Amino acid sequence: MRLTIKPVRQLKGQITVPGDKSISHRAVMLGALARGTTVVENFLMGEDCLATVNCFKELGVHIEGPVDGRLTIQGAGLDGLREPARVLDAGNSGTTTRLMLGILAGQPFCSVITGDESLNKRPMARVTKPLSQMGAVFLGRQDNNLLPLAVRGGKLKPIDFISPVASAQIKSAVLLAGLFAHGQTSVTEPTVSRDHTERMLRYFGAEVTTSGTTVTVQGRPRLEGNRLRVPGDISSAAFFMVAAAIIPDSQITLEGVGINPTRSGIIEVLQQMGAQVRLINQRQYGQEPVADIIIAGGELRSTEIAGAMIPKLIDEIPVLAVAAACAKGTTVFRDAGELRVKESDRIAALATELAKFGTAVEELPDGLMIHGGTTLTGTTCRSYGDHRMAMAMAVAGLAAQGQTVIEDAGCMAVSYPGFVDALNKLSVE
Ligand SMILES: O=C(O)C1=C[C@@H](OP(=O)(O)O)[C@@H](O)[C@H](O)C1
Ligand SMILES: C=C(OP(=O)(O)O)C(=O)O
Repeated sequence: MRLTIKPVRQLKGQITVPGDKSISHRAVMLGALARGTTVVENFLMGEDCLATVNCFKELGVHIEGPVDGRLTIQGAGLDGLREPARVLDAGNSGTTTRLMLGILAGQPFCSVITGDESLNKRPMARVTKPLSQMGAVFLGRQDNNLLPLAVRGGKLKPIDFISPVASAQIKSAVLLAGLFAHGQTSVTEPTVSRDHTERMLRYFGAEVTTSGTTVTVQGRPRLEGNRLRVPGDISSAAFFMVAAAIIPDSQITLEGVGINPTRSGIIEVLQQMGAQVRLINQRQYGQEPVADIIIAGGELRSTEIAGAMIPKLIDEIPVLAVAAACAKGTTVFRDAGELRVKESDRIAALATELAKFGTAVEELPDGLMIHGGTTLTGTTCRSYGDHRMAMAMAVAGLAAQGQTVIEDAGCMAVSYPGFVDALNKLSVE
């Protein structure tokens, strides 16, 4: 699918962004491992989360929906998953794969998991290594680094794992495997990554403690089915936050967005850059904080984004790079080497595509230097099959002079199937 974007005069109005992708994945996983029924509202109907649902159906879990964001899971209990008859298909989803590998590591049976062309190039040794130390056996290319991977699990022992990367997928894979081991499993990260797994484990009744950058889970918990409402995804809200920030005289409200402090770095960064961001109606959905976000544009100025801030906005960097292209001065992103192993090499992809809009960009090994403030020129750009690139380039097109075409934009459905409708609703031509 090719998406054509015309510049807009303003963004105005109010929308609700779809459910959070990270939290939707975890809701299915913990619902499947709990006893009793779990009902999830505002489940993300994106392709990634549907892949997780299908994997659990293959593992014998009875799941109804999602219909209009409502998903009902009849939990199988910690020991109730069944050996799958077919290869599990994680599609484009790194989260599905890495978290599933943690769960499969705990199962006394054999399973095989694979993904699409992009996912089958992404590194998995970061989880198969610690999970092997716990006792799981893997078979896969490049010393168990690449999908497809075969897993023979069961009889896990707890570990204290020190992760070289601040990654919620690594942390979650080890913590989920830790559910199947007797005793305490801990993960220590260099800086804190998103903590949705910890929060949801507690919500389902597990014992999880956090001390600094170390998280510990007590094995063999009694997980009880629960009801939960998934907050709106701040990573989806991000596209409209930046769009409103870069298009003069815009003001929009995004309702019911998750503002978990391990995820909400974009709010702080856009404020630093000069955008007006206000949170109202702060409330809780289960263990997760939520607010309505009001954002208005202004003259944006450059900033530096590095260190412990990076994991708090890792998926928002493509669209923040667009904000940087529209901001006066040079914005630097550092310590973001992880972007090279996402759905595409997002550092290389951003450098190439922003240059097509006329922005001067320097590619760094672990980030980007963006010389912003010149007017963008509409162009034809590629998505690299990466949903976040497609939507970030659409936002750049809104602020550009002339028309922008995004090739291969269908991948937006991975995390935000209704993106174009939401954009049309907010656009004032
Ligand atoms: O745990 C999660 O739900 C996610 C963690 C992040 O990946 P890493 O753990 O690889 O940083 C993020 O990029 C991804 O979109 C979702
Ligand atoms: C990196 C992402 O997802 P995943 O790792 O789950 O494919 C993302 O959504 O930007």
